[in-house]
Amino acid sequence: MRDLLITGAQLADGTSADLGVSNGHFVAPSDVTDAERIDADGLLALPGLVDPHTHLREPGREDAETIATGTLAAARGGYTAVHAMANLDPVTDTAEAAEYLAALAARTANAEVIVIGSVTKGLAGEQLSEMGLMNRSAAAVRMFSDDGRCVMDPLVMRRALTYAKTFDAVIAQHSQDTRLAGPTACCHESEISGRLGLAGWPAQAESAIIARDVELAQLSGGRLHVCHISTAEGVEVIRWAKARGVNVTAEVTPHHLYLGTREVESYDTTFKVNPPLRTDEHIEAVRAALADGTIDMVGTDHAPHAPQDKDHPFDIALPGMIGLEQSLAVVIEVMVDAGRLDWPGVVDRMSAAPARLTRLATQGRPIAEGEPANLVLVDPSARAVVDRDASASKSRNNPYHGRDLPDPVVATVWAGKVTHRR
Ligand SMILES: NC(=O)N[C@@H](CC(=O)O)C(=O)O
Ligand SMILES: [Zn+2]
Ligand SMILES: [Zn+2]
Repeated sequence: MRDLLITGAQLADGTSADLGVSNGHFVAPSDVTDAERIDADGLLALPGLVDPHTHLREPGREDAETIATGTLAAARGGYTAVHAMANLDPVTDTAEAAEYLAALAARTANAEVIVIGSVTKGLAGEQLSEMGLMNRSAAAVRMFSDDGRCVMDPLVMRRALTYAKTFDAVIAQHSQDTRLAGPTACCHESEISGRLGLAGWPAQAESAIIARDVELAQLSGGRLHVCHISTAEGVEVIRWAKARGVNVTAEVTPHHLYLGTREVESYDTTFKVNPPLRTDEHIEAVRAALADGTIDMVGTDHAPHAPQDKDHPFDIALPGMIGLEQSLAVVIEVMVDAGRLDWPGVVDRMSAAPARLTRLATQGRPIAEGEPANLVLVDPSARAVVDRDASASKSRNNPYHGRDLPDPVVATVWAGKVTHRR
């Protein structure tokens, strides 16, 4: 691995610096030898982004995504670490499965892969998975989630929070009360769902579960993370819980920050996702909450799907959309350019906060000599029209296709190695 010399970059705090990289760490520029040069004049250098919520589909659905392609999409999006969700085939519910995934990632990944274990065996919602063994395994699992499914049974959720607490792990919940909507619910319950003849999820299907879970977090003293929060009601519950000192964090996806229920009018199943895209009042609520820190971080919920799982009537197509490559673009568009978040704020919401979630030692760190060399070089003013066929992902369910958006990621460096450069 060659040394790097990155010249003229501006850091998030506004200061300028030349950065040397050697042996995976930042060093003084004078300490590099035979370095590959990157001219970063006019560019921002931010710590590598960390995604708390990625679906990599390997093992099980390598036709939709692999660890190699998903983490290449991550690198193109400025990410140096992703947390790999457990709804794989086989489900990551044993120490062996967690170690297998970690070993596979060590061979093929273009970013650090942090293994998430499931909360329950087979995501069935009944018996706890081998949480303790997964934690003690070589994969050192510190986050558990049945994401894709909500842990509906409150006693199971209470036990998971209580047990995880003993080894400082966090339970990440897909907050969606399936009993508050019919089995065919597939979009936000609203005037539009009525007009389109689609069964809807009310906002309260989300906020009711969040309310229950923050009470269980309080009761157990465990750590709760709320995945992909999408409603004004959900945000209000988080605000209330934090004011009471409950140990809770929340994430919002780029698509819930940017896209709305109106996209569904085309019946294009690219826009089918859980939780569903919402109306303007909800979009405004999640933007405001990300700005004021009520929502702690951005999580992409990158959910690749093959055409044969999307080319169906809206109510039976699989939910999910990809997001790793355009996540920073969306945050720049709706938060930074709108004056709602400054660059230190972006670093916190997209790197430091998600790294704290699972206590990562080498990610979400400042750009400084001696620190691990994880960074993204950003051109904040570049723009481009998104082309889904230019994606590193194996899947094409890109909801930003054809839109004019920021195109910020010039280069990504993970552990001293250039994983993307345009
Ligand atoms: N978000 C989605 O609509 N789908 C996700 C699962 C999930 O995050 O709930 C998937 O795995 O496809
Ligand atoms: Zn989910
Ligand atoms: Zn997900």
